Amino acid sequence: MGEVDPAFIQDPDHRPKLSITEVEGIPLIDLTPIISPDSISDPKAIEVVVREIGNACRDWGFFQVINHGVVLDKLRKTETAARKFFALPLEEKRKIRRGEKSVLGYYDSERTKNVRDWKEVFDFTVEEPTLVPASPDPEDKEETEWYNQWPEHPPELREVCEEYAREVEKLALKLMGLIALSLGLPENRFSSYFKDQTTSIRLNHYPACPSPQLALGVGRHKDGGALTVLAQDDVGGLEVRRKTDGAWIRVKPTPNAYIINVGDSIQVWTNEKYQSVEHRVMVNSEKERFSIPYFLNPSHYTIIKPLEELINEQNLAKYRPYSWGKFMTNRKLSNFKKLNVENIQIHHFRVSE
Ligand SMILES: O=C(O)CCC(=O)C(=O)O
Ligand SMILES: [Fe+2]
Repeated sequence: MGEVDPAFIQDPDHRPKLSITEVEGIPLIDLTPIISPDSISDPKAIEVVVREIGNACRDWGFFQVINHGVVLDKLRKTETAARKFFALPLEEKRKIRRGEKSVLGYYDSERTKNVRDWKEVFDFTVEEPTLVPASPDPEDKEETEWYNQWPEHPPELREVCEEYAREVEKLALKLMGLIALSLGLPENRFSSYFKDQTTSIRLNHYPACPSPQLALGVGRHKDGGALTVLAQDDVGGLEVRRKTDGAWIRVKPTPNAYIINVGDSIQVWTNEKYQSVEHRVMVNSEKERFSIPYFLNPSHYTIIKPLEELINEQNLAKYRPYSWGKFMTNRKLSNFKKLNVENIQIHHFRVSE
């Protein structure tokens, strides 16, 4: 990527401010009482963590966790292999380029809201193959399978990624349990949705950009799935829309922490008690940046709708049920068409008040 091509230039309203104020923004939650094998689980300490998570989901839709139990050596190995992969010549990376038929692998021309992102990515799914609908058409009942495309170099990429995925999965499912508890529901309330999960992991590389005031690494968006567990390096650039005033708040890198955010599916399940929040990534004229989001996603046949236990006469369901698989394939395929319309969003299923 050289000088900034017009395809990358954000509308003036959405351009980032380079003078950022780094506030101690999103909550930092210590998971020691949940994870630590030697602390005999102290119900009081667990209750405190559950309350902190509930408050963070309600007030921010974002939080960071430390002492989360993920073996960090597995993350480091994945980061190292990712750097090696992105350093390869473009022709080499494009051998496993994602396309309309094979939606996983390498990609360097993703758009968010029709503006190109200043990044290149490598996507893989955690369950292989991943069972998905063959098309976004609601009438089409056919299913298909997604397979990963692994590069020849670096040869260890596949193994380190697969191990890392199994490691983060434990944290992601644990967090779903804590979120269920914070809603007054049984810890396993969400478990059945992840039986044939469509979870994926993305390796993100944001090269240094000559015009960081014009472009974004990822334009403003919300994550569509259940929960995102994000590892970022020490460069920084992620910004989160603060719910209280709509200001963009930089998420300061915290060593060894994960950033967690609520996805659209949780917004619908909780009937908006917990809302997914817009975020975006700023780029930097000097430093490249790497990040690794783990997108915990339900099985494709999950019908997403407000949980029965959380709705009543005073709090009617705010969403009509929709199929996760159809929603996801619709999003994936819109990447291959230069659409002048917004891609599918949960507000399309919102019941008007
Ligand atoms: O790189 C980051 O910090 C966040 C990336 C992100 O929001 C995404 O890939 O959905
Ligand atoms: Fe995101």
